[in-house]
Amino acid sequence: MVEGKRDISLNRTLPVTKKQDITIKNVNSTNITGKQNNDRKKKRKYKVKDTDETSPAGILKFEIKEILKEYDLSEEDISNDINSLLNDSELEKKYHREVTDVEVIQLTSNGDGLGLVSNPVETSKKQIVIIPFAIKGDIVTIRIFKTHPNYVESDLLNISQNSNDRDDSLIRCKYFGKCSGCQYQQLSYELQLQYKKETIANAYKYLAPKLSIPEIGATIPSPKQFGYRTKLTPHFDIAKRVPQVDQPAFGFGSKGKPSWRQTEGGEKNIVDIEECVIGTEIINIGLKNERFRFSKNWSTFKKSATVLLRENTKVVNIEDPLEEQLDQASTDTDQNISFIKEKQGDDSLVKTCVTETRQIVTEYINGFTFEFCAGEFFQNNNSILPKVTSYVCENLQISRAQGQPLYLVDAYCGSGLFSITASRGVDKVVGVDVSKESIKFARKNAERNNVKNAIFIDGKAERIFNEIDTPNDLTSIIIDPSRKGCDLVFLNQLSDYKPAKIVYVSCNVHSQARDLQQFLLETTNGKEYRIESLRGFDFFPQTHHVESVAVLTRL
Ligand SMILES: C[S@@+](CC[C@H](N)C(=O)[O-])C[C@H]1O[C@@H](n2cnc3c(N)ncnc32)[C@H](O)[C@@H]1O
Repeated sequence: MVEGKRDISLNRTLPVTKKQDITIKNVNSTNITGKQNNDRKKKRKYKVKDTDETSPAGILKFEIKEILKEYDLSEEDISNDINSLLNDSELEKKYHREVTDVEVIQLTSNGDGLGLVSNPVETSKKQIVIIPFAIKGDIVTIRIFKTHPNYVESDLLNISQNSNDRDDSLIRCKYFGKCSGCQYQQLSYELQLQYKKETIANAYKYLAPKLSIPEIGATIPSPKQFGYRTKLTPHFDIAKRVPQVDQPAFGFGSKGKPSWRQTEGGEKNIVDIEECVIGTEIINIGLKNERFRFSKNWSTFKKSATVLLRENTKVVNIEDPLEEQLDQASTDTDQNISFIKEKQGDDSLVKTCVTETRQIVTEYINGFTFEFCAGEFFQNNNSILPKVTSYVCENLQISRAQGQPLYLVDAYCGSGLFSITASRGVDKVVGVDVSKESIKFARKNAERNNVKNAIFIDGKAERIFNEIDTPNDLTSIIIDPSRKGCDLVFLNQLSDYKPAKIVYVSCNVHSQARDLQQFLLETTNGKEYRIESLRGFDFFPQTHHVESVAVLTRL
């Protein structure tokens, strides 16, 4: 358990400007003469904060511009008098109100509905409103509870008319519509995949408008659409200044205070959750165990905390007693380690749920075995990994004379997922990652999978270009950075090195689009490449997230 640390993987925040954006001057401050300033209230002022254009808040700005264009509105037409609102509680009551018959006109790439309503004070003006869990075509009742300079946030209270795309009978989780983890359970899986394709198209429209891109391929589905997540991080809050009297909720962040599904729970910031439908079976057993433990010891916690639940798979010898072969893991009420058995080919597998961040866990993918620290990065949907790794391997190939070697560089290699799964089709692999711990595991993983043609370097991705000795015309590169994408130093050095092929895998298609426009149009050799293919892989069914894979060929 990590006290005070939030893993936001299932707690995606709204694309909103944070509380700190509002400067509230201290009304009780002491002046230079030492006198208390109780009598004069300082005016509160909205402070604009810089946002990364590839973050949800940054993307919302592009989406708002699109709506202005489509509905022929100006920035002024949708502006809210935010500074007056901050200093006038009567005005605030007018702004923060219920509105009926709101038509949802769009779905954002963050998975929320967007609507247009009249400004409550200046009635000739409009407001753009974010409505989580509503989809394009729904007619809804909402409660607006927060105002920003050019949009407002709301809770979904009721759906008076369903969109043709909505099918609430598909919803499997009783907390869907309150928990911030999933956004798309009310959509068929085909529509989810279609929306993710649109997210990729929009990302390139917004962040790479000067690029010509190929037609985006159909999103590759996940073999498992529920019960796929091998890692969950439920959390709980402990009151800060007053003693915590009741047992706190144990689960995932709530998304506002919607009431459209009329289910219990979600009144607080955290929705108390007994089962998560996107988690794997053993992860849900771990959740039950850890909730039980928490019900007994919650009063010993002084701070809010996050609990790690990570699936661990082990090949066991069925002839020997199972209990003796199990590593430390989540235990049931009788203190026995919980496990489930599985058969894979001739192998007998046992799955457990690990809760210690430093513990080593194992995954099996396409006949390869990977070890890594439970708290370190590893892809969270193992059902789709065979498809992704095969796709990457195929697309790394370059046309070359018979007998000529092929080399591979895996920038941002983590514990070696792509380096190792692609190693059989190439002569040499060089992986690089900034995490020393991940590189240690990448080396171990190469050894345990009998991969002898891979070496791993710890350092920033661009370091690879100092060390690399393979001819660029026979080298392909995989790039798989974290959400923020690559920096310009790396992109310039990549361009100077000029590899034969590039496969860019990304969990944030917006930073991928920005990086590819920079690489193709602003680096020395970028113009010698074209994007050959672009498509999504659905690593996270029921959520708005999409993994985007772009393949670049040198002309
Ligand atoms: C999305 S993960 C991908 C890991 C691996 N490809 C996989 O699929 O398991 C991104 C990786 O980039 C690494 N990373 C982040 N910034 C980096 C940098 N500047 N240079 C090299 N690696 C970096 C992180 O440590 C992490 O392992």
